[in-house]
Amino acid sequence: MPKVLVSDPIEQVGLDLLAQVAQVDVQTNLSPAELVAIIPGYDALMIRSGTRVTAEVIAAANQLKIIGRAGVGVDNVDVPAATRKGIVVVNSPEGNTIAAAEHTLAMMLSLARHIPDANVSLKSGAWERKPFTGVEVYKKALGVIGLGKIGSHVATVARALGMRILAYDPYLSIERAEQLGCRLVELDVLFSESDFITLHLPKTPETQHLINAAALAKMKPTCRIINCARGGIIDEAALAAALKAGKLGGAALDVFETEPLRESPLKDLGLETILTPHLGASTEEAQANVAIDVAEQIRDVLLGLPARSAVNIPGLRPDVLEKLTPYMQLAETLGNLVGQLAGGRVESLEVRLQGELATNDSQPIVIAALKGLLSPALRERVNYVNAGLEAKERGIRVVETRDSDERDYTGSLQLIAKGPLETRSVTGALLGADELRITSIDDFPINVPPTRYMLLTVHRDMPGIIGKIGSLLGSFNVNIASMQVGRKLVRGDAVMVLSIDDPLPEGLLTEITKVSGIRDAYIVNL
Ligand SMILES: NC(=O)C1=CN([C@@H]2O[C@H](COP(=O)(O)OP(=O)(O)OC[C@H]3O[C@@H](n4cnc5c(N)ncnc54)[C@H](O)[C@@H]3O)[C@@H](O)[C@H]2O)C=CC1
Ligand SMILES: O=C(O)C(=O)COP(=O)(O)O
Repeated sequence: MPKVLVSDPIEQVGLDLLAQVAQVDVQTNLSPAELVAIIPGYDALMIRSGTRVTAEVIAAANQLKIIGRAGVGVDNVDVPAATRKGIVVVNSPEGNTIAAAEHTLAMMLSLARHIPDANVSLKSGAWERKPFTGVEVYKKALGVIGLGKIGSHVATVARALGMRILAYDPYLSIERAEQLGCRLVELDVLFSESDFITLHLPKTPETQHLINAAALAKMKPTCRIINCARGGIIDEAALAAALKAGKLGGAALDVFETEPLRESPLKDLGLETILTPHLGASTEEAQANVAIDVAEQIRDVLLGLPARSAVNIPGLRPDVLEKLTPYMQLAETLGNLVGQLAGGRVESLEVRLQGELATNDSQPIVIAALKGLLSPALRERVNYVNAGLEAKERGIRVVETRDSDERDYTGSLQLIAKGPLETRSVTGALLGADELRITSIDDFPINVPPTRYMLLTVHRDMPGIIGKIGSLLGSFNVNIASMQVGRKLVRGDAVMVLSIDDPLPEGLLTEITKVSGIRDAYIVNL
């Protein structure tokens, strides 16, 4: 059974799902050194924001296939290092959207009405009202930085509260912003016109300290800022200084440059700050959503299936993925076959998508074909994550052609591998929903299902040759499961494809090539 390490608190429902296919070990609060020490034994790692998956952890993870982030942000994972090692990183892009948006809105209203401090005051025995006089959000301007999933839900609810929304998101179309009832503006306009500012963008090298002293200086002295995205997008020292100097109205922070937050000048401020310990995703609903979403993906990857929300391989909608999965299996099998026929020295791979395949997103098909092509050389080191990178590093050029005409099959795929000396090609299609068929080899028409062990010959089409091969295999005690011959011309060249039950014994291939009329023979293991 594969082993999954769960190193942050994850809802039981996700652990139960994983336990059906894997041994699940929950070990939270591991130190970085402890994680490096135990990771070599694991096939999968499931985390939240509490675990830092550094390059060092990834270097030690010699068995790891997948890192599952039960949440959105993967800034605690060294994704480039995982990609280089062929480890798929998945997250749950939507499971906690509502939770994070509602926490943001709660923070905004709490800031406006001083609810946390009023609560503490009352419970300590006082009945004070004047110090807790607040402001209304109605008719105020809310600046949303990052109008993605969380930002747009915040904007929608805030509009219902009667707020005007200014938004800054350089990757968003004006139409989408308009649909959401937001005015897209430049960052400086957002800084200077907003009464509240809320952050909903990822932390990247570009967004690090986006809110620094200079940005804070452009804001209204009454402006209140909310960060439920990531620590480090705000320069905390600059923020604390601005608040202390009365140059800013307030701040509500759920995330911090270093978590857990220990010593910080932010803790010494009064009414104007509200701090929560990274609670944005902490609702019962969100935790169940993300645990199930990520556990399902870990299970699928451990079973050899693609993941639906991988951050380091092309993402696909679940309905598209369902349709493409059999074609990806076909592409991988054909890639493997053509790679073995070409003998490894492939300089370019042409991927011809025909029929319904030509109208689909081709990237997963190309990646699956490259994975298959490289697998004879790289074995399990190559996967959907690193196949593109590995092919590029080997100088394999990929050419894609499309032909939407349907021929004998609804969709078919041809791979043409060019090497320095020769060009080999294979074609395949699906029979029904998911049965794979090899429909031609080097343009010789055949129709065979791929099997684990195959023997291929190129020979002259002449009487007796098939019988000779049959008896030769018999004399080596090799059982033939099926056999087919494809030819273009009577008595011209032909290919013979044999499915055999066991690996070919040593020496048999040499004997086969000695048979008169045989030009070439190949053992193919799929
Ligand atoms: N506090 C918490 O517990 C939680 C925090 N988060 C964090 O919230 C943030 C947003 O999450 P989602 O809305 O799900 O992500 P998303 O990917 O749907 O949206 C992010 C948006 O930010 C925009 N963006 C990227 N770079 C930008 C830049 N330089 N300036 C302005 N906009 C930029 C993107 O175009 C995108 O529209 C992430 O950082 C995520 O990690 C998410 C869930 C819970
Ligand atoms: O999903 C995210 O990006 C979050 O920040 C949630 O973090 P958590 O899983 O609660 O540690």
